[in-house]
Amino acid sequence: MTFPMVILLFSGKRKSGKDYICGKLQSILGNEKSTIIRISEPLKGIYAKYHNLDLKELLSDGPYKEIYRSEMIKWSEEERNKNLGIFCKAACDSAPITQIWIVSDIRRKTDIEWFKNTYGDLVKTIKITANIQIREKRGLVFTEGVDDAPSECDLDDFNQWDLIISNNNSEESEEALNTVLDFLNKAI
Ligand SMILES: Nc1ncnc2c1ncn2[C@@H]1O[C@H](COP(=O)(O)OP(=O)(O)OP(=O)(O)O)[C@@H](O)[C@H]1O
Repeated sequence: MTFPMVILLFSGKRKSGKDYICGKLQSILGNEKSTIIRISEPLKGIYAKYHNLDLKELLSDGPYKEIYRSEMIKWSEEERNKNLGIFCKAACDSAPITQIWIVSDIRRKTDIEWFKNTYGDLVKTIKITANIQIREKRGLVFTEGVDDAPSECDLDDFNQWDLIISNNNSEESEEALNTVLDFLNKAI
């Protein structure tokens, strides 16, 4: 195999549960069949090196990444303006080829464009939604420069999703995972 058979691009607002859903999906599919790709990994890797930061903490779901999020967004914006696919390409180049790639942090139209231009019809887009009250319970605190930035809002008016799934609670996440698995069965 030189390419995966399906590439699922997951998008959603902060604390909608992208990591949660993608993690569950990957553990159902298993390591041989699937790989999680995070565009933010090469982004954070390069940023951490530049600024001498702890990459492990930056990649975790804790408070550390929130301290740097706003600055990191600004910096990544500049890098992206120089080369639109820079982080998508770096993430894919270092990913093992498995049947299914699960990209867990799609944030922009240009990310989707890069994947579609590079991999064509293998690419399927999935939006995860959750109510603001639930996202706040999960730790979201509205932050200027983050929640009103293109990294959060660029896909607000994108309406060509292959699937839209809701993740407000465990019943919904179970249902969402079944929907994605059905979709995958049809796509492969
Ligand atoms: N269906 C669910 N049931 C229980 N907990 C959940 C559910 N979905 C998400 N969570 C929890 O909510 C928190 C935020 O979820 P997660 O990190 O997956 O969001 P995210 O969309 O990846 O956020 P960010 O954009 O900030 O990285 C995590 O602690 C996660 O475990």
